[in-house]
Amino acid sequence: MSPERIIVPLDVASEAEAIALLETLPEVTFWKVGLELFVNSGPGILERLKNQQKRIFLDLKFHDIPNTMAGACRAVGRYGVDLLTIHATAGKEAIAAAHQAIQQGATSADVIPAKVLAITLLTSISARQLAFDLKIPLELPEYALQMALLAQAAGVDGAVCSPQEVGHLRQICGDDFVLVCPGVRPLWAEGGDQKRSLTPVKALKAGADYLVIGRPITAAEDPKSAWARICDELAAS
Ligand SMILES: O=C(O)c1cc(=O)[nH]c(=O)n1[C@@H]1O[C@H](COP(=O)(O)O)[C@@H](O)[C@H]1O
Repeated sequence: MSPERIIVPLDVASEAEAIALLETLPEVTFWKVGLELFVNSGPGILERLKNQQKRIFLDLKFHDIPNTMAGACRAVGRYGVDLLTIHATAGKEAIAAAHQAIQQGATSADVIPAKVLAITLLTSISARQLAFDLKIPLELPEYALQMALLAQAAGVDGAVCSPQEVGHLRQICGDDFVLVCPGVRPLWAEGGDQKRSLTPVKALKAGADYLVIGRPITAAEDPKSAWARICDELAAS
């Protein structure tokens, strides 16, 4: 299994720290820019990644009314990134508006449109929290599936789900729907705030196209050997 299917998040507070991570891990080809880095340092990091021929997952998790989603997505469309996240719970109209606006932004800047991925249910939410805090009466796997189907019906390219749901989503949503799994943990790594984890090998075997693996690599004492260890586990599977 190819290490190009692992996306590493630049979950740091400054561009300088992000650059240090890029220099530590030149083997990584797909990086995620999320809220922490983007809010702290703006879109400059995207140009730097593109100049290094890296692929970019811009994880801004938009969640708003259709008109606002469209405005923000038109701007993201111009960045020329590979993937963008929005929340499925924004609803069908907002999801469709986001998808359409990405195409418009990309066309105006003459770049390839980002694939839009809908968050089904954050991987930090447990079945208990879904029922008791969020008051959702569906079983968790069914809820994640319904959010993925809503996103698919609204026309987006894929979804973000936990590795525990990815097999079911793959079966129902088909092979062309891009499925990205965060909340992935090698057996030797700490779980942290992730509630619905599987190992990298199990997540890919279950049907994920891409895995997002952060702290097991970036917070390791030696990030380079943590990355190599994961790649070795994938190669041996
Ligand atoms: O969209 C995401 O990437 C995402 C969705 C989700 O449901 N859960 C989730 O953990 N993420 C992101 O995936 C990364 C996981 O990082 P680690 O828990 O350190 O591996 C973080 O950057 C999260 O923001």
